[in-house]
Amino acid sequence: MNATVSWARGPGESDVGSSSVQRRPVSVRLDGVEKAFGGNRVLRGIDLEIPAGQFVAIVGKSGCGKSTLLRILMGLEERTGGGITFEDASGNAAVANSRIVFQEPRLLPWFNVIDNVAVGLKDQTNAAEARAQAMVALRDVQLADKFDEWPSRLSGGQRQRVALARALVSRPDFLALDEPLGALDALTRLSMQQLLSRVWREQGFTTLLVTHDVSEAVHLADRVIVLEQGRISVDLAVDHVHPRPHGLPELAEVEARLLSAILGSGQV
Ligand SMILES: Nc1ncnc2c1ncn2[C@@H]1O[C@H](COP(=O)(O)OP(=O)(O)OP(=O)(O)O)[C@@H](O)[C@H]1O
Repeated sequence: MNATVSWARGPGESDVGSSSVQRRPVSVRLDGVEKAFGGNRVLRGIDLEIPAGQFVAIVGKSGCGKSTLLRILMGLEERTGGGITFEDASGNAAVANSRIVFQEPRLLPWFNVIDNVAVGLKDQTNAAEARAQAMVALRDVQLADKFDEWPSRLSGGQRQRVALARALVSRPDFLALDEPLGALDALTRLSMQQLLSRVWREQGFTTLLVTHDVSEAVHLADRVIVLEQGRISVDLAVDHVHPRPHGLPELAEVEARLLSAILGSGQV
């Protein structure tokens, strides 16, 4: 287990980044981003602008490069071409406080819940302040009552809420989510979607979610992007107020259009 990656800093991320620091809205711009693994050209020129505070979901067939794109944005993978810029509200290049949540919670088994969350403020504040802020983040994910529990005694959904709290504790400007609900059962997944949506609405960070679940993408995101053969083949706005109850006919229609685009007709 490589636990350190879960709180890896993004490109140019601030050293300060604690919740005492005001969150600044950041937009993200990708210009012709390319990635090849040897002869395998996974990303073939990705141009994308994500306005500050927007929730964008990326979907596409398995192996189309979704996680690679997210990892490049987080500085966990080198790109082979193109550029990435985080910008502040005035359009100036910004230093973003970026965090990522993976499918596996990657908790440290020798730390209890609150210390696993406080790790998200590693080297940024003293231990007492880190624990105080960790408690706030645990309240955000409705897990404050488990603050002194061991990870091994939590359910899968609770562990993933700890991972989310660890990402949120530093009040990120940009949150990358790589299938964070992918390993959860269907009902837990639905309640975690509601929780993610609420936290995003309350805190306003810019979000990029990779998911296999088109329904989840449509439920959560302002905008859904389909990756296909290394390029963005569909870029679709989901104009519906949040929060979004499950089963809305308008969203089911958007979902069907996206599925048909992914599965082959290319029509949206
Ligand atoms: N470290 C690596 N070395 C070589 N090839 C890699 C590496 N990481 C990813 N790839 C390749 O890049 C392509 C895209 O992988 P990636 O994990 O980004 O796809 P994905 O769309 O996230 O897939 P999935 O939906 O199955 O998780 C795949 O062909 C994969 O084999």
